[in-house]
Amino acid sequence: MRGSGTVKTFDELFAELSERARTRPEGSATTQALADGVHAQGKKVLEEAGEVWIAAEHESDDRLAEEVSQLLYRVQVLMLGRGLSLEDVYRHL
Ligand SMILES: N=c1c2ncn([C@@H]3O[C@H](COP(=O)(O)OP(=O)(O)OP(=O)(O)O)[C@@H](O)[C@H]3O)c2ncn1[C@@H]1O[C@H](COP(=O)(O)O)[C@@H](O)[C@H]1O
Repeated sequence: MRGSGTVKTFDELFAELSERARTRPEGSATTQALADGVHAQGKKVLEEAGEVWIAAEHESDDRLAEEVSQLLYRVQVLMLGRGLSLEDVYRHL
């Protein structure tokens, strides 16, 4: 989540991003990230994972939580980029 105090769950974010994938609205970060393709999406996952690691070792709980939220976002974009559903993933948990 970016900032603003409203709480959103993992599943709610995925539903929102799925809608972005379906409608591809202009000006949406997700529309752009999906257009960038799986290679770029994978690089973002790795980049955010690195930021999570650094935050975990050196930064505040709040900064860590923010980086984790960005990682979750990037993982969801990658899932949508490859056409995976939540169920595809959850059945392995
Ligand atoms: N949760 C996110 C989210 N997290 C990260 N990002 C994107 O990722 C960018 C930051 O990633 P960068 O790789 O630029 O990160 P960075 O360079 O390390 O920058 P910072 O970490 O300093 O921000 C943000 O500017 C957004 O474009 C997100 N973009 C969208 N969402 C949510 O996704 C939903 C749909 O958003 P739209 O597609 O924009 O409508 C909304 O609920 C949004 O809140």
